[in-house]
Amino acid sequence: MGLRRTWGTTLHPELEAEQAYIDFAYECLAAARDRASSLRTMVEVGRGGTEQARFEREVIFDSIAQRLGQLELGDATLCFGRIDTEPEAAAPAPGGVVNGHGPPVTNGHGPAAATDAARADGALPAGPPPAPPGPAGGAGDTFYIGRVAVSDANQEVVVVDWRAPVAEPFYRATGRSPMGLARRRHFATRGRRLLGIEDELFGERALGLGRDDGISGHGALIAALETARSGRLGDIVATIQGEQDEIIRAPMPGVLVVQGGPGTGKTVVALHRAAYLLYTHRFPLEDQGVLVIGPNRLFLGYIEQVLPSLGEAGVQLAVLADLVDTVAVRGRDDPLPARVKGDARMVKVLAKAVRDRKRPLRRDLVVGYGLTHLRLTVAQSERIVADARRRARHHNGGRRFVEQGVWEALADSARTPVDPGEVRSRLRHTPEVREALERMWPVLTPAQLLHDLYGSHALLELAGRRHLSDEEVASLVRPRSESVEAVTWTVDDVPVLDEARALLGATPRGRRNGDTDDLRTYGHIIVDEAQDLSPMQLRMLTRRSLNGSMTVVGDIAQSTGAWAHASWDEVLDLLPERRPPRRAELTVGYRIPGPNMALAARVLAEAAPEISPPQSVREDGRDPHVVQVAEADLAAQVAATTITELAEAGTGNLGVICPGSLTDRVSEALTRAGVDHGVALTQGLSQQVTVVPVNMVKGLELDATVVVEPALVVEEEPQGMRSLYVALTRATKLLSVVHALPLPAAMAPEGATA
Ligand SMILES: Nc1ncnc2c1ncn2[C@@H]1O[C@H](COP(=O)(O)OP(=O)(O)OP(=O)(O)O)[C@@H](O)[C@H]1O
Repeated sequence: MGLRRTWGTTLHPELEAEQAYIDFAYECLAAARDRASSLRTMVEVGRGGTEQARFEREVIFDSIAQRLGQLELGDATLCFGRIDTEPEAAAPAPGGVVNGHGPPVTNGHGPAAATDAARADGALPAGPPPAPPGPAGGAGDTFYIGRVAVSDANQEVVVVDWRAPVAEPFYRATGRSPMGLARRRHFATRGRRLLGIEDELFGERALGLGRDDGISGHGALIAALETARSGRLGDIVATIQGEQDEIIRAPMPGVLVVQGGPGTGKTVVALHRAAYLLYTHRFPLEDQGVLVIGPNRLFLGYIEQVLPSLGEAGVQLAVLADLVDTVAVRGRDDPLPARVKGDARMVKVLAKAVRDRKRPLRRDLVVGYGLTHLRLTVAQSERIVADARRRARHHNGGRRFVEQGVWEALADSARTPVDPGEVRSRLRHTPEVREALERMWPVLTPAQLLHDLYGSHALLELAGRRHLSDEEVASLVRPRSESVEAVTWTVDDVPVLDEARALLGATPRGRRNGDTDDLRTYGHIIVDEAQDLSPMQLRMLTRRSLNGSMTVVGDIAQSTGAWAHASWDEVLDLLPERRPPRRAELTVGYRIPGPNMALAARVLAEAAPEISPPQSVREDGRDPHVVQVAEADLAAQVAATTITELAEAGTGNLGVICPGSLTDRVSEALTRAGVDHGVALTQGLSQQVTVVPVNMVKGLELDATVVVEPALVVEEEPQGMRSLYVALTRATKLLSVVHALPLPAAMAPEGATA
C-alpha cells in the first residue's frame, strides 16, 4: 500500500475553498484575541479589595496574559494542514468534532452558523461564511491542525492544537499504518495566503503510487529545509516526522535517551517535547517547572525563539553555570584538571575536604568572664564536633549544634551557675571564641571551601590522597587569590561548586535571605548535547530532578569534551534510576544534503566507527568544494572562498569554522577583504557572516560553511576527528574546505592517499 501525493504545480481545485476556511480560522483567532484583551482590561490589576481579591485578580490577569501570548503568532502560520478520517474511524473527539459534511459543519453548528452567531454579538467581522471542501472519504471526520487551538463563537473547534491527541495521525500515519486516515493534507502558506496543497491519500485511494519511505508531507518538508537560515532555530510543527513525533509524545516518567546523528532534529524534537509535555501535563508541570540545558550561551541564543513560538512560557533555558548563581564563571581548565573536576571521585574528595574542616581545638580555650574565667577543653571540643557530625544533615546546619555545645561547656566551667544564653550574648563577638568556632566548624560557602582547598597543597593532599594520584592532586592546586571574590571560576569548577553546595547547605546569612538547604528541582529536565557531560555534571542534573523525568539527547559520535562518553550506558549510569530508561534513535538527517554527508561520513568512520551516519532526506546538492593553498595564503584564500560562497548563498548565513588558534588571523583577513562579519564569541550568529571557533560550533546550523584547516582542528581539539565531523555537518547547503596542511586521510579524495 502506498501514498499518493499531489503537490501544487498546477492549481489545486480546492485551493480557494481551503483559503476561505483559513481566513475564517484567522477571524476566529482575532476574535479570541479581542475577547482576551477586553477581559484583561476588565480585570486590570487594581489596588482595591482585600488581599485575597487582589491575589485572585493577579492570577486571572496572568493567565489571560499567557493566553494572549499564545494567540500572538507574529508571522507564523496558524494552520498547516488537515486530516480526514475513514468513515468507520470517525469518532467523536472531546471538545467538538467536525462531522460528515466537511469542516464548516461542526456538530451540526458549523462555521456558517457560528459566524452568524458571532456576528450577532459583534465578535466576528462581517463577510461571507467559508465553504471548504468535504473530507476525502465522504463521510469521515475532518480536523484542521494548527499551532494553537481555535474555536468559533459557539465554541466549536475550528483548528486543533498540534499537541492534542487527535492531531497524532497527522504526524504519524504511514502507508503501512494509516491510523484511520483517508487523507492527510499539508498547506504551503505565506502568512495567511495559501500557496499550495499537498495531499497524501491512504488505503485504497492511494493506488500504490508515490512514496512510502516514512517521510510525510515531503513537499512541505523540503520547502522548510530549503528556506534560508536566520541564525535562530525555528519550530517544525508543520512538518514533524513520524520517528520524531514518537519521541515528542513519549510518556513523561523516567529517563528517555535519544541518540541521533547531526541534523536529525534532536534539538528541535527535544524542545517540541517540552511544549508537548507542558500542554499534556500542564498540572503539575507548570508549577514544578521544566529546565532545558544547553552547552553554551551561543547555543541558548540560537534556540531561544523556538519555545515562545510554540506558545510555551515558564520553561527555563540555561547552561549549567546558571544553576550555580553565586559566582561568575569564565573559561575552561586545562585538560587534566578539567577531567579531574568532572570525575565522580571528586564526590569523595569533597566529602573528605568538608570533614577535614571540622576540627577539635588544639589547646583549651580560656576566656575571661567578668572577674573569672571560663574554659572549653580539647576533649570537650572533640565531643561537641563528633556530636554535631552525627546530628547535622548539611555542614552549615551543624554550626548551631557546635555553638550550643560551646556555650553549654563554657557555662558549665563557671564556679557559680551561669546561663549558657548569657554566655552566648556576652562572648559570641570575642575574637578568641570566634576563632575557636571557626576552627571547630567554620560556616562555608561553596566558593570559600574550594578557594581554601585549591589554594593549599596540604588541604588538597589530605582530601585527595586516597582518591587521586599525586599528579591529579597537583593539577588542582592554584595560586591563592587575595579574596574569595577575586577568584575566576571555570566551567569545570561549576559541578564541583554544586557538589560542595549539596554538602554544605545554606549559610545562616543565606537562610535569613530565604535560602534553604534544598535546591530548586524541576518536574522535567531536557538536556541537549548530553554526550559531553562529565559524571559530575550529570550528578548536578540528577540532583535537580524532582522525580527522575528527563529527556536526554545527543550524539555519541559528536562527543568532544574532556569527558567524551563512548556509550549511552556510561551516561545512564549517572542519571536517576527510578525506572528503567528508554532509548530512541533518530535516523533521518534533515540538515545535511547528501554530498556533504558523504564527505562527513568518511570522517565519522574514523571518528566513531560503531555509529552509522544518518540518511539524508535531501540526496541532491552541490559537492563540497575543497581548496588547497600555500600556508602563507591560507587566510586570504578563506576570505576569497567566503566571498564566492556568499554570492551563491544569497541571503543565507555563512559560518567560517576555524581551529581556535586561527580565529583572529581569519577575522583579520576577512576585514582586509572588506567582508563584514561577526565573531561568535561576542556577537552570536547575528551577522550574515560569522567566524566560529570549532569548539563553539556544536549544535549550530548555517546555510553555508567554510571549514578552515581540518588537520589543525584534529591536532588542537582533544577529540580531533569528532570535532572535524561536527564542523563538516553544520551546513544546510554549501560546504567548502580551505587548507594548507595535508588533509586528514579520511578526507582525502577517494582513491587518493594523503
Ligand atoms: N521534521 C522536520 N521538519 C522540518 N525541519 C526539520 C525537521 N526535523 C529537523 N528539521 C531541521 O533540521 C535542522 C537540524 O535540526 P537540529 O538542529 O534539531 O538537529 P540536531 O540533531 O540537534 O543536530 P546536531 O547534532 O548537529 O546538533 C534544523 O534546521 C531543523 O529545523
